[in-house]
Amino acid sequence: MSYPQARIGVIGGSGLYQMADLADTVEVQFNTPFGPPSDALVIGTLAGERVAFLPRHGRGHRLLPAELPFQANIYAMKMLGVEYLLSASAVGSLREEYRPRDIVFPDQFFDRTKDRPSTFFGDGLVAHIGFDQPICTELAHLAAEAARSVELIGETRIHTGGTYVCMEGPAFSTLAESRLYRSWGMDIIGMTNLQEAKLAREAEICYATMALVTDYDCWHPDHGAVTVELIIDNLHKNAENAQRIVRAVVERLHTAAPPCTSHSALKYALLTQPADVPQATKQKLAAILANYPAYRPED
Ligand SMILES: CSC[C@H]1O[C@H](OP(=O)(O)O)[C@H](O)[C@@H]1O
Ligand SMILES: Nc1ncnc2[nH]cnc12
Repeated sequence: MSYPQARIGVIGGSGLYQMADLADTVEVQFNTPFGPPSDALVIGTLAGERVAFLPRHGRGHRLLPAELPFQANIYAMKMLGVEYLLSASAVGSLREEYRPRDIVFPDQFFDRTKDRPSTFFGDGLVAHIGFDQPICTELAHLAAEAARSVELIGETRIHTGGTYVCMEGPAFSTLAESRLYRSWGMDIIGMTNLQEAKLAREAEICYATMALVTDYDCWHPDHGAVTVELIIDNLHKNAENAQRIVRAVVERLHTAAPPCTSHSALKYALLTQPADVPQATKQKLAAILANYPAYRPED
């Protein structure tokens, strides 16, 4: 079966369930070897590029962070030929100077999730990708430059760098946890991006996060506890900025997509000898292993 192709993917988080700017759209309902993605993917044209959009929690926000089908979401992007993937996500700020409605392009993650699926491998094929730089530097840089180049509404400031703590949720942090993350030097907090980044790396997709600050979590003495109402209110105020930035990112990728080492992340990562890998595993991972002829399933 053949699918429409898109070189750029966007995963929208809380409050970002569609991309109004996409033209000539088609919807594809996938069933990947890892099950169905969060929702149908919408593929359309933006700034001359085909772009695939997926609402992470599904339209209507139906899925908890721990219920997200991370593997299926990334596998579907791979099936569409996506090479560059931008996540737009709501985050809490753990730093005074990252104010609600600012936008951060983080460069590190810290994992506080519990036992979520975060690899495509196993079932007879062992692989270990490098993940010391979990966010693709070139894409994050391009996206931050794009964000700085557009006219933004309000007093939104753009920040580069920082560590995104990925917590389990769905409850927000306790005050003790929030204070501890700050004492560890963490910068922003969310519940979704770490598994996506890991799986994107395994799928050799270049990945970066545009983190939309919606609140000060619960540590800030001058701000109350975080609520969904506050988050969605700030996200709605920033949704137009997010769309403008996505367009500018796509324009830049259309003109000059940066080379990225993620595109060859499996080159030295596959450990199991091809002859020892079960045929069923090769079949299951066919979209991810297409560049490695020895691991292709036999006809
Ligand atoms: C709606 S508040 C908490 C929720 O928002 C963030 O989601 P996303 O990363 O998809 O924008 C956070 O990670 C939580 O899932
Ligand atoms: N304070 C917070 N903690 C976790 N996830 C969030 N998403 C938005 N704000 C958040």
